[in-house]
Amino acid sequence: MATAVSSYNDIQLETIQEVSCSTSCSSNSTTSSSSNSPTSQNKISPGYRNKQQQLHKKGQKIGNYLLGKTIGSGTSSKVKIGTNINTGKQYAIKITKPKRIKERKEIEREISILKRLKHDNIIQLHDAIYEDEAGRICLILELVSGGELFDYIVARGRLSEKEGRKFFRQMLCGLIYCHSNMVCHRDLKLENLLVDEDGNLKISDFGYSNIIKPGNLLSTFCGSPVYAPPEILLEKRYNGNEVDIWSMGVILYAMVTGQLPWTLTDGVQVEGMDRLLRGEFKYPSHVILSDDVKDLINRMIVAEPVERATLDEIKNHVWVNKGYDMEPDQEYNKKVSDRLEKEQQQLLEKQQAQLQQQLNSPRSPKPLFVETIIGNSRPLNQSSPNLTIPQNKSILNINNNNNNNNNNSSNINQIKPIHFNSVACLDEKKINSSAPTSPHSISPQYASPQFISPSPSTSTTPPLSPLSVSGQRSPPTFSSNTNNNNIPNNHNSLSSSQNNINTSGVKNHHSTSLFHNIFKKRQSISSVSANSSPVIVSSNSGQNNTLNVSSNSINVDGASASAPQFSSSSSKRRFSLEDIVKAITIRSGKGKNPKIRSMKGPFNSGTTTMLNPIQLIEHIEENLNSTQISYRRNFYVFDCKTLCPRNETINFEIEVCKVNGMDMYGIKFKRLAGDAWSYSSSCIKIVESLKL
Ligand SMILES: Nc1ncnc2c1ncn2[C@@H]1O[C@H](COP(=O)(O)OP(=O)(O)OP(=O)(O)O)[C@@H](O)[C@H]1O
Repeated sequence: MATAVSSYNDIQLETIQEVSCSTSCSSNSTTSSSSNSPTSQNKISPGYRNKQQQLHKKGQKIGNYLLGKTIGSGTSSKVKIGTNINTGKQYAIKITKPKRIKERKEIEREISILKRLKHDNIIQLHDAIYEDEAGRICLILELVSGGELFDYIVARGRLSEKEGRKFFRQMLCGLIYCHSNMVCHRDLKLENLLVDEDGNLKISDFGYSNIIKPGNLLSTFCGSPVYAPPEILLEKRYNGNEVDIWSMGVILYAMVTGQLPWTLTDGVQVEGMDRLLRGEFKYPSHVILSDDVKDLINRMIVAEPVERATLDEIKNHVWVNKGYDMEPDQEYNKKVSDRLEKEQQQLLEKQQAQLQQQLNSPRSPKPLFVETIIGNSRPLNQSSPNLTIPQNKSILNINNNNNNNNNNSSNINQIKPIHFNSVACLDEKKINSSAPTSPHSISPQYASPQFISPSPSTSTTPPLSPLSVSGQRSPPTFSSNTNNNNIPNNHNSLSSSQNNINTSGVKNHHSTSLFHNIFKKRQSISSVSANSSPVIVSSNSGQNNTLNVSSNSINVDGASASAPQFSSSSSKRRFSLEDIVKAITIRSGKGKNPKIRSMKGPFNSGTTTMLNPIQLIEHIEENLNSTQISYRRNFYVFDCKTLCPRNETINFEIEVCKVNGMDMYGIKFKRLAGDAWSYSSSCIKIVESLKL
């Protein structure tokens, strides 16, 4: 059984035994404390249960998650949006079907490693599921809505140094945290850096990550050749940290130039491999870069691993800190500690208000130890420099059900102390401080509000399956000093309203800036019906036009105003399956014309237009019809497929959306599957032919 990690700095290796799920766990193997509740399960009607089983069989449901559209795929997995049927909250569900024990072990290692990482710049694992019948293993991950950093760069051609610095600092923070927790990633590349809707970077895909044991070198070939250092390509034994530094150098190069330091032929072979092995590369002449950024890249892309810059050197580098007051990890620590302090303050204020209410109520018993919480040494709204609730301080909880008994001695029995670990409370907003609980019931911090048991006697915490994550994590320990390794981030996941699956624009990795000369705006295009139904169009290439478009495809967040809004805070409400299916249907654009998505982000002159959406859709259709690209349109989203030179299928979306804050429309691209750089070339061609 997977054992809980005692603290986020605990680097002991956990062992996860092979699990053979029994039938009972396979049909409902989700073990998240936030997603399962025996009590609520018991209330499910037979009809509801049948429907769930049917969905299960059809593969549209895994555990307690209703599967939606595919948002990405890798060599070994498919990633879909999953809606928790109890909470309505959405996640990214990475589904893998390991065929060999080795693959299974790799996934288990990914789960094990992700479990111990908790950082704003690292994808958060919420839970894991074994699906016995289908042999699938699913990772329930926080949903990152902005797409890959790759899409972002493709859309802009390249990033300015300032913007690149922001992302680089965030990547660096995540990596400093990983390495200090003895985890090396080994597959850092633009496709594995996701961007959330606030433009923050998250390192994802820990499928090749491993634990660094001092003195032990690694030997497995990992990652993509064009991001891999010579020692990996030469199959030498290597130190995982140094591998990550090389990959960061390649990523920084790609961010600021819009291309890779070495060209890939056929998407896999590196052209000029000998130069790569020597660490030799050139900067494109058309891109003007500062000496500082070049110096940093030159310090990271160094053939000899021991001569490569260390993380310390990188975080102190002048380019990294230009325009910032603090080094990246210091800034991160400060941000987290400010956030925790703010949350603590809010919690205290809430408790104070509740107590005040109790005191003012004539029917309530007088709390005995109010001072324990309120104290008399300082006002509540003034937090101490350290976290203000001393560890293990008893905080009283007043039992509202008491009668008018003001007798202190008799009330003592009715007053239940909650032993707060200050951080445990601060780290999780969801704690219901008014709910009576036992000193042991610290686990609610990892439960959704509705599953925090109202009292110890009615606790219905479900048993955890072997791979359960969320129910088992020990409360993080936190010290307010600046050691980032001790500082966990907030446990927040994206709320359901934050599901903008960002698509993006286009750009060629080899090209000079391809967008800058595309200014001509098309003026008049005949309009088409706004209510066009989804269409499948065959390309004139004659290639197979049967597209496997996910039934729940398209607008995740483009719901009309009338679409049901899921909210994890609606703790009392249990969503019916029908509610969820309806919401997804509306969001997917089926049955009702959805609202066009308004997006900020990577637009430029080549991907925006004064055409109205209907004209733009028609214009895109006209253009796609004259290419080798097969597509299927569902309202504003084109699900496209084409073959790259290696005959590999590339699957991507083009979405018509409104440019946030402007009276303009634009197109966004998102890669769904296939080689990233071939996808990039296809996008370039589309943008060139659209001439927006
Ligand atoms: N949490 C997430 N939120 C949103 N999208 C995600 C998330 N995780 C993965 N994706 C999307 O799915 C794609 C594939 O995921 P991932 O890289 O983890 O799969 P993989 O099979 O390990 O890939 P690889 O081919 O690199 O081994 C990502 O590139 C990304 O676009």
